[in-house]
Amino acid sequence: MVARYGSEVDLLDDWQRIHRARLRRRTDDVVCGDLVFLEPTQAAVTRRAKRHNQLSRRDGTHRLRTIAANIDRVWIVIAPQPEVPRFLVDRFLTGIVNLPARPALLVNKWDCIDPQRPSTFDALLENYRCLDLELLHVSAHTGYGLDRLRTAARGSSNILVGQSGVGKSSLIQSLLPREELRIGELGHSGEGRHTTTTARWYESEGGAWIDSPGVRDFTPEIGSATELARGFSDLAAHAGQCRFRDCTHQAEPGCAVRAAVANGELPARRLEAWHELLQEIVAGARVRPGDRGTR
Ligand SMILES: Nc1nc2c(ncn2[C@@H]2O[C@H](COP(=O)(O)OP(=O)(O)OP(=O)(O)O)[C@@H](O)[C@H]2O)c(=O)[nH]1
Ligand SMILES: [Zn+2]
Repeated sequence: MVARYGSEVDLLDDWQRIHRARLRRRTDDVVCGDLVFLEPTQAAVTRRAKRHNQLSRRDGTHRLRTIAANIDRVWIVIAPQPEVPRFLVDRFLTGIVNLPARPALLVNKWDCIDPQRPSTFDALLENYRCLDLELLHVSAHTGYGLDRLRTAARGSSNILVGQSGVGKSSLIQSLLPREELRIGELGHSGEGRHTTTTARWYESEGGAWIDSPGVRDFTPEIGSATELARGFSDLAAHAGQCRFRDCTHQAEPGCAVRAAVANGELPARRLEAWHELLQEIVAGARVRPGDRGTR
């Protein structure tokens, strides 16, 4: 399934042709990336195949919305403008590793970055240096890094996620010049305009690309500190040495995670992000007793 427009969908067949079809009530939960069965005479979707994963987010009214399904790789797109919201990358990473899918960081608008001048943007990237995370610098405008991106993405289904205005649609447009995507201008203060309103699947010889609507925030669908720890392998690497097995790395004595922050082995921002997400899990009363630790 390529894209959804209310109760109608665009489907891609094995010959790369697009068909418009209707959803029946039983198939109302179909999203971009789903494999579906079609009743051709009525152009109706009768059933969808089982998914291997799905990426969901809470909307403004806290309802869970599934953005896309059957994703191998999630590229978190960031750019010097618009400014990256605090902990957005940490939030995405935690959600992605729990899908599970492979996360990667894609820094777009490389043409706007002066490598000679250290910036707050470099400081942000420093926070993720301890993670075994693929990081690519690209420019949709100049084409810089796009060959490396194509190679890294080959043979898999790839979704671009991130704020509005970071250039997700522009990147797919540059990767697939024959497609026609809508690109939005940035507002006066550098904010995006939410030009993409529904996820869309673009098939190419080298793999598939999914463009997704820009988000302001992202709340990962996690219910335990064990799942949280999956998104914080850098922090979890130290947690084994904490004195208490269920250490939450706040005020406990003998906390190896805080010690790692103090001696510069772990960025303080990562521990702050951990605390914010742990707080949200606790507030949602979704942590089982004895499941607060990182191990
Ligand atoms: N300088 C520069 N600008 C870029 C680059 N890529 C995208 N832009 C600009 O950034 C703005 C937003 O681009 P879009 O591709 O619409 O961003 P998006 O992330 O798809 O936004 P939404 O669809 O709203 O989520 C446009 O003005 C683009 O021209 C780049 O590599 N360099
Ligand atoms: Zn600790």
